[in-house]
Amino acid sequence: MSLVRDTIFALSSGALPAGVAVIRLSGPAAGSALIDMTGPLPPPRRLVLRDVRVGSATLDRALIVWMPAPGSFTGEDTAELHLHGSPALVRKILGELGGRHGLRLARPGEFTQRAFEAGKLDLVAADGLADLLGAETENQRRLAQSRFEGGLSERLEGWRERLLDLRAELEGALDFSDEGDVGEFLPPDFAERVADLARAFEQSADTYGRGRIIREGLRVVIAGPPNAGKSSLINALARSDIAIVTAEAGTTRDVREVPIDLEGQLVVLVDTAGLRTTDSLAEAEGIRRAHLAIDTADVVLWLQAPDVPTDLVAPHHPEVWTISSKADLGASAPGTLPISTLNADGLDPLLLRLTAFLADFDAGQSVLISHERDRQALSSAASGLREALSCLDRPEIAASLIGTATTSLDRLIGRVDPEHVLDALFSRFCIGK
Ligand SMILES: Nc1nc2c(ncn2[C@@H]2O[C@H](COP(=O)(O)OP(=O)(O)OP(=O)(O)O)[C@@H](O)[C@H]2O)c(=O)[nH]1
Ligand SMILES: [K+]
Ligand SMILES: [Mg+2]
Repeated sequence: MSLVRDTIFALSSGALPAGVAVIRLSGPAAGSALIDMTGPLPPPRRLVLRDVRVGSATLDRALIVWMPAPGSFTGEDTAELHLHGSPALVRKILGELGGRHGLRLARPGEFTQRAFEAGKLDLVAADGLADLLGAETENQRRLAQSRFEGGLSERLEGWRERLLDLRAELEGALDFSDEGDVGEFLPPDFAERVADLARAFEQSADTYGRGRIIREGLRVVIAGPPNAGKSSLINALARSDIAIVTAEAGTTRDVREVPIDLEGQLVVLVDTAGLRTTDSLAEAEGIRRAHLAIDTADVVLWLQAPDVPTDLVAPHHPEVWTISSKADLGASAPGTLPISTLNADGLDPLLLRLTAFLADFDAGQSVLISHERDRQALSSAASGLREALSCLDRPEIAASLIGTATTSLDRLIGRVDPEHVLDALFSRFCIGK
């Protein structure tokens, strides 16, 4: 087995044809490959125009850039070819690179993985970068950018240092006392500082709900009896005919989702099957899925129509908005939002109410956590500290609990790593990043 690392390469820009296609190479053989194809290495980090040759054939005239280690994204020797964005040309050059000894096509996220391994970014920031690449709305972009730029990482590092201090103080006190009664050797505010930190972790873990809504979108599930006008409403809100509408009760069976951008915030509208008892197996399955959708909703729009009498009651859910649909057909119940998709009435007030609801989820408010992995790490660090507080009279145990809390943060940053976290994270990237 060779000890020399593979040099990886990939098309790092988007779909072809395009104006420009960027092929990126990273690893020890990046420089020699660049020399063979374009001549002597240009000065570092300067874009220069060169012929790109394979054997005796000149294939393109391209801008190239040479970024020697460690001053590159991956921390390795890196080269980029900014070619004309032709599918055939790119295929030819990728084929040529793949035929070279020590070079191979990069796996998804492998450039970022190398950057992580070189200490260029921690796991939290790498997650942020994946989020940034996938961001569709302004709020998602802001949340991802602050994560990528290290707001959360900085805070985690600060907490980690405070944990190390607390543990050192506890162990120092242990060395002084031979009876194990460390109380008098600890600073008077020791317990208070542990409690402060536990509270900070808990408060951050609590922001997960908001962070998740920004990252994954607010899930707005439209539910109600058959023929209440649910599919008509999703079509009207999404301004597209994504759901089938007919006068037949039980038209919708599948759960249908459509993302919309509401003032920079992602909202995922979900259409569901009308709720009723039925003999149809397919419809019953649709109804089962409708209940699951309601369970995972952030907001349930509960529709009632004047021409659909029903004894169904609104589902138990913290955020149910009752909507009187088909308001053109009759008077709506007090305290409900009247809408008519026939006249396009009431849609703007509904969107305004959603926008107001979402104002609480502004990404600029604070460093929010947005991944379940963050929430778990912070909650387990907090409970470790709470437990430590309850057993300060057994200082060895308390010290080891504080150590466990530190490990939770280390795992989140990626300082200690179960491989599966890495694999899951880097596979979120596309090839070429
Ligand atoms: N007058 C009037 N009719 C409406 C309105 N919205 C929907 N309808 C009609 O009501 C019927 C049922 O509409 P859908 O949107 O399919 O209702 P649904 O709740 O999705 O029905 P299922 O999928 O079967 O549960 C259709 O004939 C629609 O044209 C409205 O605002 N006014
Ligand atoms: K219907
Ligand atoms: Mg429907």
